[in-house]
Amino acid sequence: MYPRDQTIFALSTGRPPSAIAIVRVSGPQARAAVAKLAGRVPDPRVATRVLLRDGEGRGIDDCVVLWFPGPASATGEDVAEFHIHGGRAVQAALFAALAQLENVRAAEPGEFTRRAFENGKLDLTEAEALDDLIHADTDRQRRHALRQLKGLLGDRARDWRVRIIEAAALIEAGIDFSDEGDVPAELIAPALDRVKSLLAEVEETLAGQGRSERLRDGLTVAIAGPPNVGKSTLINLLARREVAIVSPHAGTTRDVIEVQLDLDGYPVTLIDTAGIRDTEDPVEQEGVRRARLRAAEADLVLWVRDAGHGQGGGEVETAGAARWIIRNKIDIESANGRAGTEEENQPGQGTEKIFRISARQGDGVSELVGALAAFAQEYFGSGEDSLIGRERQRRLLRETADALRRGLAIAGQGDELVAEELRAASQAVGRLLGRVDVEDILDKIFREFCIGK
Ligand SMILES: Nc1nc2c(ncn2[C@@H]2O[C@H](COP(=O)(O)OP(=O)(O)OP(=O)(O)O)[C@@H](O)[C@H]2O)c(=O)[nH]1
Ligand SMILES: [K+]
Ligand SMILES: [Mg+2]
Repeated sequence: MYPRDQTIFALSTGRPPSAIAIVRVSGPQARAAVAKLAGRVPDPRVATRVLLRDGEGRGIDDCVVLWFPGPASATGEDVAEFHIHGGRAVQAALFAALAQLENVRAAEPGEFTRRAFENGKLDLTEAEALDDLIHADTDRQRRHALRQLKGLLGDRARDWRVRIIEAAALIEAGIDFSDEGDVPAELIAPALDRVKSLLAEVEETLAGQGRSERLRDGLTVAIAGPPNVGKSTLINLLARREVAIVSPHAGTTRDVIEVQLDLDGYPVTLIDTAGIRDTEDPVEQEGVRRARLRAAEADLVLWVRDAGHGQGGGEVETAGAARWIIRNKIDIESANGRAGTEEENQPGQGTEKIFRISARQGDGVSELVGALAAFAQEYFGSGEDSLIGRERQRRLLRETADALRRGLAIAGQGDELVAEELRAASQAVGRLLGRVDVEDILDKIFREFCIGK
């Protein structure tokens, strides 16, 4: 962790230039920084117009300053906000003037949130929700993060932690008072009852929703298939812009092309890949290698084929992911009066669906988009009342449930062992809240946050 006695500053708004930019300062030197640069310290929480000057008395900017004395501030420390004009040179001049002050330095990513966390302003699940809210691209991501930010999971976890510790205390008290080391049944039974209802609640939270934590990363859909079947034409159509080059030459696409789609509020990364075939061209070989790699990692592969030809060829591994067959260019097919053989229209092994489209003319594409949205809904789960925001949280809840279950299973075989499992359960819940974590785990979590956050 970075020294807490130092005062940190960072740009908290987007990249310059912008109309206004907010530079935040937090720490024991925040007051001195405002006094030095603005010439005075404004009343707390009152937007005050000042002329900022650097150490040599030269003007930096005509701006608005807000002064939030700790602990009633975002980080719990003394905080100042400079609302400056959002030009690069203005920001650079303010940064230079701040950095000149003793014990004042630029913040590391996530350091403001880290300090807020250390000062008890939010627990780890709320800090994570804050980060997710900042990174939300789609409406569903935003709503999910906002629900998380209410701290519902944290509230529940705090309650569980207290109750687990109480149950453990009951058992430990019994152990202390019994001569033979065996706790009398009348003491242990109520403790075990408590553990049973706790386990039921944790299990309910784990089971009660889809996999809404997946909303963070989104769903990856790869378009793959033999060369020239219209993969790039399809990605352009779905992205509604010309992201990929389309040409009648087989082997046009070499690099993996990615677009972010908002599909009914679900975040989807759609990728176009090189046509898969054996080739002598080393550049195209590399394209094919990347295509296979990305298709193998995707959650869903759209395997495009030319409806006019029965060609298969160049399969890819899909690692258990779903694979749909897209028979493209049905416009040519219908012009030739050909509707595909029975065999061509049957789903193959591991294939869920077959679509018949014309990427050039748009036929059948709305059905495909509808199916993709339905797939996304299934993949993410409805998540409307979801409490779990991240894989980390789900893992720790599972650990909690496992420890409680083990504790119940060994009841009667040694009360000391039961108490130990309860301690493990309370540790896992504590980690969920960030209460019992070692420094480096917290460092890792917070370092993924934005600078200025
Ligand atoms: N008639 C017809 N032509 C299509 C259709 N979709 C794509 N094409 C044409 O097929 C040719 C190949 O299209 P691309 O989108 O470049 O195909 P690709 O699969 O990305 O090709 P590679 O990147 O080379 O593997 C182009 O001439 C497209 O205009 C379609 O639905 N109907
Ligand atoms: K092509
Ligand atoms: Mg292409």
